[in-house]
Amino acid sequence: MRIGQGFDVHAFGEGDFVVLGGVRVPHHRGVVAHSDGDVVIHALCDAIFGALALGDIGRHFPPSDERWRGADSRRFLRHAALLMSHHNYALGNADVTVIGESPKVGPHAEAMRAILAEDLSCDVGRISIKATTTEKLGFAGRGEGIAAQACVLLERA
Ligand SMILES: Nc1ccn([C@@H]2O[C@H](COP(=O)(O)O)[C@@H](O)[C@H]2O)c(=O)n1
Ligand SMILES: C[C@@]1(CO)OP(=O)(O)OP(=O)(O)OC[C@H]1O
Repeated sequence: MRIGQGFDVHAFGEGDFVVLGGVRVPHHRGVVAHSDGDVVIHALCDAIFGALALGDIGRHFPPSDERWRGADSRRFLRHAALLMSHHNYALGNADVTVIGESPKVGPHAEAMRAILAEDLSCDVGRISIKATTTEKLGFAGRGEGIAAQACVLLERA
């Protein structure tokens, strides 16, 4: 078994939606990012790369590479899933927490779980999505951005 954890932050900027776990969620602000800025998937990718000791998302998808400008982060997750299977591991479970005052994640959590399970080729029961505010404290509390942290357990395939 292998364990991994990941964390990602994006600042809010221009726009009227954010992408979280592959779901386009309406919001009064967008995010500043090279890709689509999906903090859920970026944290999850880093957790998987970490469990495999394969570096981080920036090593696999450098922010200096124009190919990833505006990219759908699901591409990154499917790549992480491929590496997992190449190393003879399968996802045991993943637990993700979104940290921010808004948008509210609860109404979109099931759609996110379904997308993540599809890209990771696993049962949806292995994917958990949670959310918390920071009680108005810090950058997330001031509504300056959004964060996510993820933990994964990988099992031998
Ligand atoms: N972006 C968020 C933040 C929170 N939630 C849900 O609200 C509950 C209460 O949050 P507290 O920070 O006040 O504990 C939390 O447990 C989530 O169910 C959310 O959906 N989206
Ligand atoms: C995802 C990548 C892709 O170029 O860029 P960003 O969308 O800015 O996201 P970040 O979480 O900063 O991770 C770095 C990059 O790998």
